[in-house]
Amino acid sequence: MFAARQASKSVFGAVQRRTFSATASNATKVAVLGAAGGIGQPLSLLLKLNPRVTELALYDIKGAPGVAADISHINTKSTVKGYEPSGAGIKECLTGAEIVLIPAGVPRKPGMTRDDLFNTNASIVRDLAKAAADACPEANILVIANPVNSTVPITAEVFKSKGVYNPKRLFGVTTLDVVRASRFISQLKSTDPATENITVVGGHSGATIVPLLSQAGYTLEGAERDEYIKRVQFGGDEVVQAKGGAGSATLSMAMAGARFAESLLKAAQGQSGVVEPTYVDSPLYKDQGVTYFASQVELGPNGVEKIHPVGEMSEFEQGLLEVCLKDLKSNIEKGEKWVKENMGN
Ligand SMILES: NC(=O)c1ccc[n+]([C@@H]2O[C@H](COP(=O)([O-])OP(=O)(O)OC[C@H]3O[C@@H](n4cnc5c(N)ncnc54)[C@H](O)[C@@H]3O)[C@@H](O)[C@H]2O)c1
Ligand SMILES: O=C(O)C[C@H](O)C(=O)O
Repeated sequence: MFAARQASKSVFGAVQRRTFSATASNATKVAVLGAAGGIGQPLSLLLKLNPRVTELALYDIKGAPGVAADISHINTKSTVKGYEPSGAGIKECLTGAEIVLIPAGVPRKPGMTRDDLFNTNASIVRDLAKAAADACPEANILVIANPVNSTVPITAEVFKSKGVYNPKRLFGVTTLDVVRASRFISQLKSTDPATENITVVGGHSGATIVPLLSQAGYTLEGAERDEYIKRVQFGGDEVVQAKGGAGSATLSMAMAGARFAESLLKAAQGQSGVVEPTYVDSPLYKDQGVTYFASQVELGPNGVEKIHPVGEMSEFEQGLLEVCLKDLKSNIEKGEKWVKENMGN
């Protein structure tokens, strides 16, 4: 299912400009923190199906050993182990990990913004980042927990405080925005969604999510354009409403997280030209005080290989970007301020 292919797209639709013969022979440990949750379980399942993963380490404050036992019966070669705070705990889970995915944290309920999760999730992400900085400082850290615009800067500050920050190894996972933007345009234009790959830049909440349809050669006008933009920017709310208090997107997010992890693994195992949009420590708008930004990023064996500029935009998209940058700056500053005042021991 996830075997290396000589095609221009991965099974998840990530762009690969050139493909070399990647192998699945490297030993690769992947850790999932929050593995018993709504995202954590299907994400762990998809990682178990990925032949590039040789060891799967699943951690949660509760339930991870059960999830691990269940997944371990799947007839693929990787080993699976579940970890709880007691026993071997998070240190053993993280030691030797090449990729650490963090979906731990509370999800939204109807009426909440992602920023409303800040008070609970900031400390969860801070503590998990501390554990990762101690146990696997060179791992690629993939932050899924919301609000991503703030939890990524929090993670960076924790790594900086321990003297092990490597901006090339920290990623806010914004893949779901690209998945949605691609699916929604395919519905409007009656195209094959697998062939769509809409660039989405900015951050991961409301107005900070900026789809660049013009780069894919599409022009929408009037109400159709406004509805499309709203759907991409507030696609998460659509799921939150539909689940009626039982959480937010989990299954589509698991697919998006697995796609991003797969892209990183391909790049780590020697495939060149793997490009994914992701929220990283970025020079693109630093002069405006926006220190993290999602754009197309080429991945390599060292994580971030090259941050692509945003590129050509329509005047309308330029307007969206201006609003995005303002919101993003305050989300980043909020995370940095909070973690500096609440670093703890
Ligand atoms: N980046 C994105 O595109 C995206 C998409 C969907 C959801 N999310 C976010 O992902 C997060 C998780 O969503 P979910 O639906 O899986 O929630 P969930 O409540 O179903 O699962 C969260 C899991 O985290 C665990 N957990 C809590 N604190 C922990 C800790 N300190 N250490 C380890 N595990 C801990 C819980 O026990 C639970 O199993 C939310 O913050 C949500 O907003 C992000
Ligand atoms: O909407 C949410 O709160 C979850 C996630 O960020 C999403 O985009 O689905």
